[in-house]
Amino acid sequence: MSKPSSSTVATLTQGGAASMLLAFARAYPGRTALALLALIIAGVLDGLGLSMILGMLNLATGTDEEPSAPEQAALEVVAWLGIEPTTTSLLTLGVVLIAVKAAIVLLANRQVGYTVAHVATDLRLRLIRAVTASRWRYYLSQPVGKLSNAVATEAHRASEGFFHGAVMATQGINALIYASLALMISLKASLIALAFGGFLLGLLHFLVRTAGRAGRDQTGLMSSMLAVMTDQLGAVKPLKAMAREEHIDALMSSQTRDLKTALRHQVLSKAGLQALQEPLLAILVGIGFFYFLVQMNLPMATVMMMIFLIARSVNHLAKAQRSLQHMAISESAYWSLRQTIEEAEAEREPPRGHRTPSLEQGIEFDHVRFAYDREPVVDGLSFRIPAGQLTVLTGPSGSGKTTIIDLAAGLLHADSGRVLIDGQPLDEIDHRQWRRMIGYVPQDPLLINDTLLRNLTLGEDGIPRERILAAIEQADAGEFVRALPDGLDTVLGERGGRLSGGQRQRLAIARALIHQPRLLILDEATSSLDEVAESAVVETVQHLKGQLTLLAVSHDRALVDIADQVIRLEPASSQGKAEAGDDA
Ligand SMILES: Nc1ncnc2c1ncn2[C@@H]1O[C@H](COP(=O)(O)OP(=O)(O)OP(=O)(O)O)[C@@H](O)[C@H]1O
Repeated sequence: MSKPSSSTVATLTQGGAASMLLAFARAYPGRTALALLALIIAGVLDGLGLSMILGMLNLATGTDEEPSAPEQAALEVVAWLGIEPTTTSLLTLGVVLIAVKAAIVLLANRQVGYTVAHVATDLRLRLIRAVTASRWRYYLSQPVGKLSNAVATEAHRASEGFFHGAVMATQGINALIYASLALMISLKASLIALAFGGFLLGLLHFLVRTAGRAGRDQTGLMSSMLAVMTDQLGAVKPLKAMAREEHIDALMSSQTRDLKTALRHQVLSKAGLQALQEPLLAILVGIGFFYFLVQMNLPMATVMMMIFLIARSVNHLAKAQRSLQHMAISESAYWSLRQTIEEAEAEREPPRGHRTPSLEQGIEFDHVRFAYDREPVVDGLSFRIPAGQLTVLTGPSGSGKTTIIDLAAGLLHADSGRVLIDGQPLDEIDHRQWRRMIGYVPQDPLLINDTLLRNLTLGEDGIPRERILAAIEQADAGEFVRALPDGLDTVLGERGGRLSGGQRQRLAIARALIHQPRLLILDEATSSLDEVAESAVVETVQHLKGQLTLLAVSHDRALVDIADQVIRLEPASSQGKAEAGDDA
């Protein structure tokens, strides 16, 4: 996929910047209202401060003209405060009001800053929760890169959308205040000038639309590019080993090229808007001067004040337009992220079953059929995993070993036939309770660059220390853990790099045992280990035999040798006869 498909773009455009702002305002009503209120108060103070300074200028120049409406309002406020209207008092008050306005804007921006951080964090958490709570089959179908992109770049760009929305509101309020002051001085002249200014800015609106389109392209391209890139980087070893790494970008070249074009369009339209706004404003000022002075015969002092106020107002409008352009760029990221979240939420795994599980007798597959697509992976498969014993599932690649594990854990569901736990259909058993009875050890256990303790508990607080130590002993990891410089508080390094493969796998077993499972699943747990590490893990499994039910997927001869039962799977075409044999 080199470009976002037209249907994706169509769904993404339907939101629009205004709906995005509305969605943010609905999600954070208190914060939005507070920030807006602060900005309005700041705008009013700014207008009043400015009117005081204008009044002071008129006093200082000793003009005998009638004070304009804003000056009149400023003088009334001064009188209401019981202060003598002198140049000093008006200047001081004007400066104080403008300083107070600056402080209020700072506070409002602080609010906006907090909200921006909230927007990004909330969207990220919502996505992560929705994806991890989704059905397993849906999860499997999601490219990891697309999700990482959503969490990293789309959430950030969406929060930028909120930020630019807030800046747009600030600029809009400022424009309104200056426009109101101008309207109070001369209604007709101001209306004409503001309409002309608005018209000039409207001419540039095509640059906002161009930027929006480029933003949408960026959103779609980033998503597909990161999906490809994550797969590529995950499989970089063969490319390096065959000295073909320089070709890695060939697979992404069309996306990179299109992304470059999209970014160029964004930068050009941003620079274009800024560059064209300036001369248009100069034209407005020039024409305004001529019109007010020659055509409308307004006094020079009024013209100066009007030009000042209208230029300020239109300048703020121009800034608001630039914020709108930024929002148009980030808007698609927000809609794309929301779409991903809503899709994942719609795929939420429903609570299944109500019966309390037990594992005293065993797990039974009774004529199970399951297909991911059309062709079944397992078909009419029947076998039994007796409780308290070690069962090894073996068979050629693609014969369905992992699928069987997923069916036993209730992550996948049989199309027909039944999976029974102690004689009860798994569909009737509370799935979360059942999974909480399972310990799972994958082929490549994920170890994080954190302490051993956090690696074992995966951040879950409140697990008693004795239980952790017991699990470590059970997994035969006690000896090397005691030899670590800081014991449980030792930091393991990136991907547990300070540990040998066997040690890492024993820790993975300890991690699974901490929750005192009734069923321990070892999914190719020895496959990537060397001989020494492998026999260490097999020894651990040997020690665990009889303590709980063990289900291992393995081709490992040593594990097959110690199994109570070995189930040899055949490809689906010849299934129904999964061959079960006693200790091989
Ligand atoms: N998410 C999926 N979507 C579609 N097909 C899938 C999916 N996962 C697995 N398959 C297919 O189902 C079949 C069984 O896969 P499974 O991973 O269960 O086999 P396996 O015996 O564990 O293989 P291996 O030993 O290579 O890990 C394979 O043909 C595989 O291509």
